[in-house]
Amino acid sequence: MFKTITGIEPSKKRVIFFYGLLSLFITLAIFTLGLYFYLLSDVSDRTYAAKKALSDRMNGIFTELKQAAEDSDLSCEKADLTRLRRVVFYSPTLKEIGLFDSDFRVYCSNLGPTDFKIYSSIAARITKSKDRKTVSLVNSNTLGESTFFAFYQRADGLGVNGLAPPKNIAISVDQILLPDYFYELTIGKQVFSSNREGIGSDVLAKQEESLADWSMTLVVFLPSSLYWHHLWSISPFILLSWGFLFAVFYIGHLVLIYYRRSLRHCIKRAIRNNAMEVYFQPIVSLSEGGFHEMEALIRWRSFRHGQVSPLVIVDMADRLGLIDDLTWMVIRKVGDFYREYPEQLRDIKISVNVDRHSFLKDYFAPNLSIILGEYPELKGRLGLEVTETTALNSAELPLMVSRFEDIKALGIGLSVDDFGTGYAGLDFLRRFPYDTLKLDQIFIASLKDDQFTRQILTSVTKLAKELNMELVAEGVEREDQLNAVRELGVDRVQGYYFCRPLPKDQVIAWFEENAAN
Ligand SMILES: Nc1nc2c(ncn2[C@@H]2O[C@@H]3COP(=O)(O)O[C@H]4[C@@H](O)[C@H](n5cnc6c(=O)[nH]c(N)nc65)O[C@@H]4COP(=O)(O)O[C@H]3[C@H]2O)c(=O)[nH]1
Repeated sequence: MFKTITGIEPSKKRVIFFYGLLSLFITLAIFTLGLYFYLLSDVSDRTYAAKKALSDRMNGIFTELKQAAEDSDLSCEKADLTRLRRVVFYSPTLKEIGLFDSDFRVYCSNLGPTDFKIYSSIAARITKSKDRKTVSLVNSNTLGESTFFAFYQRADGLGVNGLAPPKNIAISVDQILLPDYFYELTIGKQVFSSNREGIGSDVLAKQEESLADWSMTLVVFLPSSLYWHHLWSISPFILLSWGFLFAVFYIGHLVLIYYRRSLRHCIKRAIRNNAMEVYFQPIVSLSEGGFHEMEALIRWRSFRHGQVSPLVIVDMADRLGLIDDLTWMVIRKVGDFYREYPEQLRDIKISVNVDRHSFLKDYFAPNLSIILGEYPELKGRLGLEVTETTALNSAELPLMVSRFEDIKALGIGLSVDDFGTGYAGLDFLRRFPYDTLKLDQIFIASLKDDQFTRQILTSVTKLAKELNMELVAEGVEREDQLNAVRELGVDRVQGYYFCRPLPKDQVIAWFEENAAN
């Protein structure tokens, strides 16, 4: 099967090209978008982590300042200097610390007594702030370069300021964001720490976080060079995934084709699409020398599987849960046949095969009645041949009798098919006599030569007469079999000897030809 599928070169090339392109497109879409969203989420997470680290560092600084303020007074004695020096010595961040009074005059630092005024703008910010805390970026008196300052003032006016190189503050941000992302950290409008000059490519996205308590803003940039760098580094995975996805698509394609071409799927589709045919085999009456009955038999030639045996169709339909759909299809086709040849089929009864278990279903008789409504031509002419593939249990037996009564009430004849080889029990015949008994062809084949078979069929013939049932001998192929059947007293005969099952137009032609003879 695979050989035939893959053997068609041009379509195989097209399929490979199509799935190759599709899998490439999907792989690229997944990886490029996936990487983009991954980096977006990463930059967002790391910006948030950097903000948190920065916030922790600022809280640490203010805890130190607060402690120093608690321990200080307005003097700048040796003990005071020692205390301030100790704070600086143990501080992870601060390089210098000073004390100021309620006039914002710095009177003491860890370097010794001093005297200068804090900028009035900073003093105003301290006063206005919620906890009398603020930060600033100004030139240091001692260092002379842009320096980070933190200020804290007690309620009684004594304040502490700490000084640190901006790098010391930004180190926690560096640890989290570098070397992948570029960032800019500002206090108010002043840039405090930045490496954005080094981006050197387009910015794919940026993330902003603000630390309102400290008037700080952290902006993190995702450079497109980082994106391309990552994309390049995962290119082996992209290639592998492309190959894998292509294999999945291609194998899936083969499996799908295999399934679509499988008998099971074709039968399902044919039943659903009403795409099967029905052949008809006449049943001849020996005494009258004519024919008034036919059996409808399913026929189906699959494009891929050739002629499929009716037994295989029925078995598969049963397993697919479509056996009733098959029955409705055949009955409707019989109805169409009557409609097409109303004259020729005026006196002809046609029987359709139905598995006995279908009768047990609640909906069977009501559905049948609906179809009879659709096809009034079937009334009084449709017969059902009950194929007895399984035995009935004691609970099913009375139910079946009542179902049969419902069917008979619709004017439908019932015959038991393959009598002698199926499960048609004598008990059931006693409770519910069928209209017709069809003797299985296996008996007819050995009737002439086998004494035992003859004895059985003689008894069955007697039983049928006593129960007022018609008898049909199936599978009569030769004249000697016909004579043996006639000797037995069976009047109606079906078999290749007279006619094989034929399509509708041919069976009509056969009728016309044989009626003329
Ligand atoms: N060797 C030989 N065979 C003869 C002769 N005369 C008739 N036959 C074959 O014997 C079978 C008679 O049908 P069946 O016993 O109901 O047996 C049927 C019936 O049980 C089932 N079947 C056929 N069509 C349907 C259907 O529409 N629905 C259901 N449920 N079963 C069906 O498939 C079985 C086989 O059907 P077919 O292959 O059409 O086989 C038919 C028919 O072609 C003969 O002289 N010699």
